[in-house]
Amino acid sequence: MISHAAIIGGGVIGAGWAARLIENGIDITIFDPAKDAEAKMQAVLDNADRAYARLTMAARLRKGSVRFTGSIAEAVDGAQLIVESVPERLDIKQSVYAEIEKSASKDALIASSTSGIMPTDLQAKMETPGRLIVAHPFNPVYLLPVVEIVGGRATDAAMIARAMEFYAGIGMKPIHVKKEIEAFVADRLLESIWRESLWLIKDGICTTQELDDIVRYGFGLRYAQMGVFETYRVAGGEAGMRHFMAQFGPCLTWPWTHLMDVPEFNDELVDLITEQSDAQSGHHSIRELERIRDDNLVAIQQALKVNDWGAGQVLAAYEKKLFDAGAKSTGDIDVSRPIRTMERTIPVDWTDYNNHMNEARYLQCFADASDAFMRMIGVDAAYIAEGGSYFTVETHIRHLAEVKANEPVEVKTRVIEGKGKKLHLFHELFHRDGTLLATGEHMLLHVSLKSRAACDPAAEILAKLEPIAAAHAALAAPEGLGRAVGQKR
Ligand SMILES: NC(=O)C1=CN([C@@H]2O[C@H](COP(=O)(O)OP(=O)(O)OC[C@H]3O[C@@H](n4cnc5c(N)ncnc54)[C@H](O)[C@@H]3O)[C@@H](O)[C@H]2O)C=CC1
Ligand SMILES: C[N+](C)(C)CC(=O)CC(=O)[O-]
Repeated sequence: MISHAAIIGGGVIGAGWAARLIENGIDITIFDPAKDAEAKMQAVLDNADRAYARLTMAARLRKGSVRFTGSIAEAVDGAQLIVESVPERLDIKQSVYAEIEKSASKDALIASSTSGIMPTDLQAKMETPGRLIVAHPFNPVYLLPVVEIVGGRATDAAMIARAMEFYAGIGMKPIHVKKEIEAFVADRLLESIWRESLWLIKDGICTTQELDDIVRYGFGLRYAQMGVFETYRVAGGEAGMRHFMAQFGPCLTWPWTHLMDVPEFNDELVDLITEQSDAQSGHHSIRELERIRDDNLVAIQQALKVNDWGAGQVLAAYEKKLFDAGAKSTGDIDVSRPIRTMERTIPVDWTDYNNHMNEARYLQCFADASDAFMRMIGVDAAYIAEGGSYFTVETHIRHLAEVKANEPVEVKTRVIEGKGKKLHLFHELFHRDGTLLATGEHMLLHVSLKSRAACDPAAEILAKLEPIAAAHAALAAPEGLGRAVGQKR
C-alpha cells in the first residue's frame, strides 16, 4: 500500500502526478530546484481540484498532503513510490537516480515519466535497477486514465505487478507494454501525427487552425471512444476489417507521407508555427486553455460512463471505489446525531444565469445523500442486483440560501421513520461554513425491482436501519419538518 510518494521534478507532468496522487489520499513530498516550481504547481493543483469536483458524484477521499523539500534526499525519505519527472535527458535522469538511491528505501518503486527513453538505458547505472519502471502518463495526468508501464532488462517482474495494481487503484488504466522500444506505443503514434502536421503547415497546405479543426471536428472525436483498429473495422462496413485493408491498404505505398523526414526546426519554421498558434489560441491564457480542456475531458468521460464504454468504464470503477469507501458500516456511524451523507464542491456547470446553484441541483444533492444513506444500511450494488431497492415517492425542498460554484457543501441526514417498507428522511444541506442552505424531506418506499411493487426490505437492512431510526427519534424535531408550501389561496 502506497501512502507516501516523492515527486522529483514538479513541472507539467510532476504537477499532474501530484494532483492525481493527493486526490487519492497519498501524501507527497516534492523536490524541484526551480524557484517558481511551487507557484506553478499550485496553479495546476487548483485546476485539478476544479476538474475533480466535476468528475464524480462520489464523495472524494481525504486529500493527501503536499510538502516541498530542499533536496532529493529529503523528498524520498520514507516514500514508497518515487515519481521521476525531470527533463527528457538521459544524463539528468541518471544523475537523479544516483541521488535517489543514496537515500530512498531499498524497496521503493521508482517510476520514470519519460516519454520515450528505454528503461534499460535509464537503469544502466543504478545499484538496484530492479525497482525502476517507466510509467508514461498523458497530459493532464490527473484526468487521462492511461499509463504505459514498461520494464527494462533489469526490472523485477514483481515491480511491474505492483505498479499495475497501484495505478489501477488510483483510477488509471495501466497498459503493460511488454516489449521495450523507444517512445513505447503512444508516442510512436503521436510523433507520426506531429511530424506530418509540421510538414503540412511548413508546406503551406493548411494553417494550425485548419489542421486542428480537422482533428477536433473529425477523427479526434472518434479516437475518444474507439482506437485505430476498431474504428477501421467499422469503416469496412459489413465486410469488416479484411475489406477495409483490401480497399485502403494499397494507398499506404503511395507517397502520402514524410515518414521519418523531420522538417528542420529553423527560426522560420518556429516563427511560422508560433505566429499561427498565437493567432489561433493566443486570446486564452494557458490556464484558461487547461480549464477548457479539463471541462471537455470531464464531459467526454462522463458521457462514456453513461454508455459503459472505454475510459467511462475506468471512471465508473473508480467511482464505485469512492462510493464503497464512503459506505461505512453502520457500526462506524455516530447515530446520536444527523449523519453526514454527502460532501462535495459545487461544480461550475451546476450554476445558472443567476450565478448560483440551479434549483435542480439541490435535489441532486439530496438524491446523492439518499443514495449514500441507502448504501450505509446495506442497499448497495449487490443488494440492488438481487432485486431490492428504494424508490422516492414524495419530496419537499426548502431553498434557504444561495451557493456559488466551487463552494464546499455537505448534507446531514436524519431518519424520521425507518420501519417496514417506509423510509422517511430529512436532509439538511450546509455550506462548510455552517450556513444552512436547504432542507429536503423525502418519503421513500422499499420496492421489489422484479414486481416494481412496495415490499419490506430484507431483515439485514432493517437490522441496520431500525437502530438509526430509534436513535434519531430521540433528537429534537428539525425546524421545517412536515412543511408544505403553505400559501393561502
Ligand atoms: N509534457 C508532456 O506532455 C509529457 C512529458 N512527459 C515526460 O515527463 C518528464 C517531464 O516533462 P515535463 O513535466 O513536460 O517537463 P517540465 O520542463 O515541465 O518539468 C521538468 C521539471 O524538472 C525540474 N528539474 C530539472 N532538473 C531537475 C533535477 N535535477 N531534480 C529535480 N527536478 C529537476 C525542472 O525545474 C522542471 O520543473 C519528461 O521525461 C517528459 O518526457 C511524459 C508525458 C507527457
Ligand atoms: C510530447 N510528448 C512526447 C511529451 C507527449 C507525451 O509523452 C504524451 C502526451 O501527453 O501527449
